[in-house]
Amino acid sequence: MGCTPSMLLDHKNRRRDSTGSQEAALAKVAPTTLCNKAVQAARAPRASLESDGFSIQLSSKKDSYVSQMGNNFATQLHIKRISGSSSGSPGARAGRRSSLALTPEDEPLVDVTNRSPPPANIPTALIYSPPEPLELLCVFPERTSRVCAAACSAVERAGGEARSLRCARETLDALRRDNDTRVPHVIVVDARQPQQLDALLLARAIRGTKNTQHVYLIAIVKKSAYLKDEFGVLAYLEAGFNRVMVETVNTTAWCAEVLQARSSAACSRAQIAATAALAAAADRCRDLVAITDDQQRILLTNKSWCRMLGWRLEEGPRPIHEAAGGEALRLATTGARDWEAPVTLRRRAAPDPIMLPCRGATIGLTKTTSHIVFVCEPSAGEGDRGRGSLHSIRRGSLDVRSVASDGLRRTSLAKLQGLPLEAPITKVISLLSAATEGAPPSTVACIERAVDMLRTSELYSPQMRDETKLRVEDPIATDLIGALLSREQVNQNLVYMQGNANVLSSRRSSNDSTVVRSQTNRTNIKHKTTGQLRELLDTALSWDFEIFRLEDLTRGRPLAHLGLALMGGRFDVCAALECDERTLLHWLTVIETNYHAVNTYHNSTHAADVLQAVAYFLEKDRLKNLLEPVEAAAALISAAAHDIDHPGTSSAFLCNARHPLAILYNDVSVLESHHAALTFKLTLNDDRVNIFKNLDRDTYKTVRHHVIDMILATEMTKHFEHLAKFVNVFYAKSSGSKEDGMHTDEPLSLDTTALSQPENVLLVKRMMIKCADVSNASRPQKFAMEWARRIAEEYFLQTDEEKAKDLPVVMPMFDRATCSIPRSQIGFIDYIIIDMMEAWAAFIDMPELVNHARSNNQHWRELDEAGVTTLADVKRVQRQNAIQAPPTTTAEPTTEE
Ligand SMILES: Nc1ncnc2c1ncn2[C@@H]1O[C@@H]2COP(=O)(O)O[C@H]2[C@H]1O
Repeated sequence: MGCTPSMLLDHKNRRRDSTGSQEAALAKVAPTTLCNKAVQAARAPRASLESDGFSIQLSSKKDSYVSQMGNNFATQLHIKRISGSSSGSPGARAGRRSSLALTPEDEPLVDVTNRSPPPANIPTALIYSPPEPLELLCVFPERTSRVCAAACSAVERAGGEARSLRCARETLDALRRDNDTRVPHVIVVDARQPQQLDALLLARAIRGTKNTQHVYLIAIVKKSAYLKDEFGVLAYLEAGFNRVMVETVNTTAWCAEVLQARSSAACSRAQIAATAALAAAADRCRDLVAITDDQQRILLTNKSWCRMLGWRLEEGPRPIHEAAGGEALRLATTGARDWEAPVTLRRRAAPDPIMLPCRGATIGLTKTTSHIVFVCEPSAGEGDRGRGSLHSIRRGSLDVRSVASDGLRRTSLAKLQGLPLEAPITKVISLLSAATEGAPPSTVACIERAVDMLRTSELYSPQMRDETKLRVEDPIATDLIGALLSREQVNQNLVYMQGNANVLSSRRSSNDSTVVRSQTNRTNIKHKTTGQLRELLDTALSWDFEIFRLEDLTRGRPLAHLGLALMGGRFDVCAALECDERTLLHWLTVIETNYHAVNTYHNSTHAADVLQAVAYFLEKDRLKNLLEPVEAAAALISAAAHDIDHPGTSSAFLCNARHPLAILYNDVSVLESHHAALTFKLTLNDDRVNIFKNLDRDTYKTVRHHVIDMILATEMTKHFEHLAKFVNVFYAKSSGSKEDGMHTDEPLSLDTTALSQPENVLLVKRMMIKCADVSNASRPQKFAMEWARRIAEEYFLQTDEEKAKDLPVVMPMFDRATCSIPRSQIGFIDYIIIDMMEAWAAFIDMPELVNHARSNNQHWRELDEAGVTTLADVKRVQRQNAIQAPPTTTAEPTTEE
């Protein structure tokens, strides 16, 4: 709602008569408060209360007790021990100043709700106002008024300036015109002739004009009228006058009057400016601030509050409980002076409330509360910067001990905040927030929406734009895309699974199944190939490379052969890693051995296929010129190993089955973490396999970092995260966005200037392995079809196993009896492949990636229309197309003495 500081002041003014001056209030309240304090201290076991008598006096000195009472008292109160006898402390000496609760721990535990509010305190430095020449404006209808003349000459005598006007219109025009430059300190209005000038109406109009809260308004009345009605002044005060004065032509009296008025006006002007400054500070801080009156009606909120809770600036005062609840609110009603407790805040845009730690204080000139201040600390996820708030949330409302230790906590927080730590997103949010200043409301709304989105921790999590439509139109695609992209699948299934005990490992592998087949101690290693294989490997860098033929020719060992040809040959990984070819072959063999040949899709042929795609991409000019040999080596290593020991079931399956890997990796990136970890485990375990053994520490660290990063990037739940980052960095919009600023279909133009930054090169590498990983859908038709058949078979096997083991079915539509393979492919290409391949194809200049994907999509549509559905149907089509590779002679990489 963001109320103005004047709302606060108005509220304060309304209460002014009941509170009286600050000094008077202090004089009244201090003795009781301090006596209570003394009694409490005397009862407190560790308080070093020594006195048998206290004098309490107003003073500007400060002592430790005073500082315990809060800054407001610090300059005004001082307790002095005046008699010498000791009451309990043998070491106490006469004349020594008593000290109560010297340390926070010594503070007695008292009921916080019994504390009286501290006096309002605007720091004096803030309300300093430089002396200015007095400005007076007289409004007298009669040109020759002697009263007016006396007032004007008094002002001149006091070194000020006076103007006189004759009617309300002239006055208001002058005020509006001079609003920013020459607002008078004092306005004197002739209220003696209501038929000529309606003084009450004019006063109201003046108060309704901008920047006039601090103007001192004097009404001049006739003595007879003044004496006639003892409550007559009330009407003037109600209308906005500060003072009602009996007419006088005595210049000396006027002089005293205008000087007092100027001082009062200057003081209130300074207070308003100070309040505005504090409100501006609140607006610029990241905490959510709200100030209420004693009835908990909100008088002021800052921008963070409005932004996070979805309040609008123009909203009027509302009860705080519309937005907030919890312990903080309860404490606020009990009159606690200063508290810290959790608050629950309701956001208009979100169904779930958020719980934040809240620091609060009640403010008032006397025991009576005038304002309650709530400062809520956004957590890392909710606000711009995390500030260790969990601790305070857990702690709940504070007792006095924790209030005291809070000082220590704040000190360390202050230190933390002094550290040069700032996430880029924080900077972005600050920049955007700054851009709302003075922007038109529609822009502000747009930016605020964007900032709200940026504040979530799930920035790149995919959200299907039209899931319902997709689900209705194509449940198979929904099933597949949902399973690939959604992390929730597991949670939902876990809920569904409750009570379903003891379901263990997947059908074909477990962590323990990892086998490091020892290579023989033969030394001279040669790579033997048949003529056919040699010929085939010569085409290893073409996009229609016959991967399934390689699978046949090598009897299911395509990775070692292709790896040796590409990594050992074309890319000279051995030189980059300073290892020999024999180690590389050992490594390839071990890696290949740890793929499960029994998997229809996730076997070493898939690894070889991804390796081949990465090698193909690396040959493109954009990457050739970008990556260092060691980076290219890391990319090829990642591709070869990226699905090692894949069990043929998804991570969601493993989580649902409570597989040891899911337990080990806490259900997070289970398979990818395992692939990366196992790659290094196998590599480092055996020197004969260790392709990294000759790397220096730093290079090894770099390669390891790249390999892990690329393997983890193949996790499909992060698909949109990686894609969005890549597109955001390397593509610029050619024109303005649509009105809602959220989603456009405009053409994007490639912008590779960002490649100069290493973190952006990382995005390229991630995108490269991702595209390679699912490149099967962008291969020529016969390959795409075979891969589709294989992955469908693997999905069906998973469903079979889930049913057999009474596990939740991750993709219920992938049932071999009913699933339409063409439709699953159409969905996969539409929702996963096309956008990604378009972005990647333009980046590396490889249009065939998109062309193949589109033509495959079309082909699947035709098959769908032709009634092709099941695996048997697809196989029949494959046979008809005679795409299955003919049986061939076999070969394998060998070692020989
Ligand atoms: N042609 C395809 N049809 C359906 N899903 C596929 C296809 N190719 C790859 N995938 C899925 O995309 C995933 C990419 O990561 P994974 O290799 O772990 O597992 C892969 C499959 O689940």
